[in-house]
Amino acid sequence: MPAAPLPPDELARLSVLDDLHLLDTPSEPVFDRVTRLACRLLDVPMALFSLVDADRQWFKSRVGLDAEETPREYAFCAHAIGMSTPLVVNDALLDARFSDNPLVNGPPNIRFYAGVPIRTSAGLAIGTLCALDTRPRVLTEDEAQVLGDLAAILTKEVHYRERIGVARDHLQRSTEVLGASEARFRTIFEIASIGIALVAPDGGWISVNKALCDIVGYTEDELWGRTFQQITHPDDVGADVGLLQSMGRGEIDEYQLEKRYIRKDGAAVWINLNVSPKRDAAGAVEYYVTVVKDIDAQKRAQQEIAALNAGLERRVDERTAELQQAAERQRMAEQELRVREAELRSVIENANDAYISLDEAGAITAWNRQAEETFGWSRAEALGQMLEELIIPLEYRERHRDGMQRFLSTGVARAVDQRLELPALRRDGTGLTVEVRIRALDINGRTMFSAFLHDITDRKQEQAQREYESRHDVLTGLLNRRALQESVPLAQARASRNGKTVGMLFIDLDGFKAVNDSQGHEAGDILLGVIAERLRAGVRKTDSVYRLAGDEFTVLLEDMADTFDDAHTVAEKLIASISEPVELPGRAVRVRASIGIALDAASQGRPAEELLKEADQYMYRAKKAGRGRVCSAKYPC
Ligand SMILES: Nc1nc2c(ncn2[C@@H]2O[C@H](COP(=O)(O)OP(=O)(O)OP(=O)(O)O)[C@@H](O)[C@H]2O)c(=O)[nH]1
Repeated sequence: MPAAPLPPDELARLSVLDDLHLLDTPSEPVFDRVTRLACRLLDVPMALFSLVDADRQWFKSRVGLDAEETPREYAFCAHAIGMSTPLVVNDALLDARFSDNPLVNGPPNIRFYAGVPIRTSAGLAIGTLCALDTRPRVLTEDEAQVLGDLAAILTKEVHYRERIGVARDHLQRSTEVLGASEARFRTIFEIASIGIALVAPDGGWISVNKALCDIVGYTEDELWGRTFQQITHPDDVGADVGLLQSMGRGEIDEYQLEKRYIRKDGAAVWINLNVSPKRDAAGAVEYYVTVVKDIDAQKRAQQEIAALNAGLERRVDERTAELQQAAERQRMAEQELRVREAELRSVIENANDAYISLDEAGAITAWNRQAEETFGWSRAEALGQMLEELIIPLEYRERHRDGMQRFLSTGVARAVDQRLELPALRRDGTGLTVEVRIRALDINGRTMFSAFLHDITDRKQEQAQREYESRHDVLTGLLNRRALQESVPLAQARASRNGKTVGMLFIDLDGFKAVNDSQGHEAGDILLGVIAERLRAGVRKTDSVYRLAGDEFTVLLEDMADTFDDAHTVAEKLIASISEPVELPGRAVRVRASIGIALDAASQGRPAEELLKEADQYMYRAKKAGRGRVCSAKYPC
């Protein structure tokens, strides 16, 4: 008995057979009606809706047969499904394929078989509708037609079952997916770390998860009695409701918003809100799915950062402004400094004083125009030279060096910050006196000396002249009365040291007026000059001669023994000298003199005026006594 060959699409065929869920299922009227009709219309005792499984044939519907299934190897249908046309076996005993088939040779003793394959919508033959008889017979054309029509009914039902199966599979998968999705949603809803809620269109809370409760500080029960508007910060309600209304009108599909809830404890908490609608089949919003993320820490951090940034920027702005102001002040100061420097240079350059500056070593670093004029060295020649070699007299150079060194090591020196009069040298070697003011400056840790020097040579000479004139008689060049008053105490001091005596001669010419009157005043002047010279010549160098006024003279005798006799001797000698003829223009004249003497005996230190008065009195006595003589306390005339 040759086995039926397996169809080329056997695996797909078995798979679709399995998917149809017909195998091993209870009988169904829709199939049984067809097999019953087949029996009646074809007048056969057996009709089957046979399904060819992997190793059996199973009868979904059977008429006239007790067995539910038979092995595939015996199955006529196994042959029929491999054919493109119905399989008709008129007498199985005569067909080599079935003649030894147990179903032919034994119950149900099949002799006749007519089977039409039942194919799926994809053309896969899952089984047959077959009519069987225990007698050989021939299938007429009409019978074949009827069998084909009945098979078409089964085929249609199978196709219908296919669609049902596909739909069921889809449904099952959808259900599974939905179930999984629902489970996932539930899980996420409950354990999510972000808040999730279902919110009614009026804003009431339908369902909230724990995370949302934690964010707002209300329990689920407490939230049910409230709307989202009630726990939203008043400033943020408008934006949220506005967006919700836009979404309700279908203008937007979903929205995100950063806003604040007011927690149960009254504190505001920043959240990020994501709202999307759940619509019914008609498109109306059933509820809103709201996802709430707590961004309070993030927001506060942002605010703190913003505040910090604002503070930082403000400080940067302030600092920048300060720096700009400082820079402006510095620019102004530098400008001022430049102006002042220019002024200073101009002042120094045009100063009437010589300006010289020195470095620590004493080398010249500045030398103005007046310095050039005063000392004769040009600026180019002077700069870099040692000051001492240029203008300081040889004998003062060591003092200058010592002074600088002392100042550098101790900060003190006689010459610094003083107004001094010092000798100096010009380029031509001539000397001059300069008034010097020296300043020491600390410039970046190094000492710089600057000095103004003024040539006071003329002034000194004028001063000397004034001093001379104040102590001398202009006409004769002798010392005057003032000089006498200054000289007496000094002479007394010297005499006291030496154990000597000071004597004073008061000399008044005799007959001078007559010369004046006869020869004229100029002649009188000449006479006075000659007499003065004779008096000077007539005394020792240590003695001094004074003209008091008119024809009155005084001689201060120093280094004398304490006797009137010595003074008389000098006085007599002077009278003799005075009495010598004096050559005047025109003719010679002769005058004499009367002299009074006073002694500061035993170095008493008598005042000059007192001595003068006494000498004057004795001179007066000499006049009275006849002129041309000497009188004193010892020789009163
Ligand atoms: N030429 C001249 N005459 C002077 C100067 N000072 C005073 N006399 C005059 O000197 C005279 C001094 O007078 P007296 O002392 O009386 O002259 P005397 O003729 O010497 O008289 P006795 O002193 O009394 O002996 C006056 O005529 C003054 O005018 C002077 O500087 N030059």
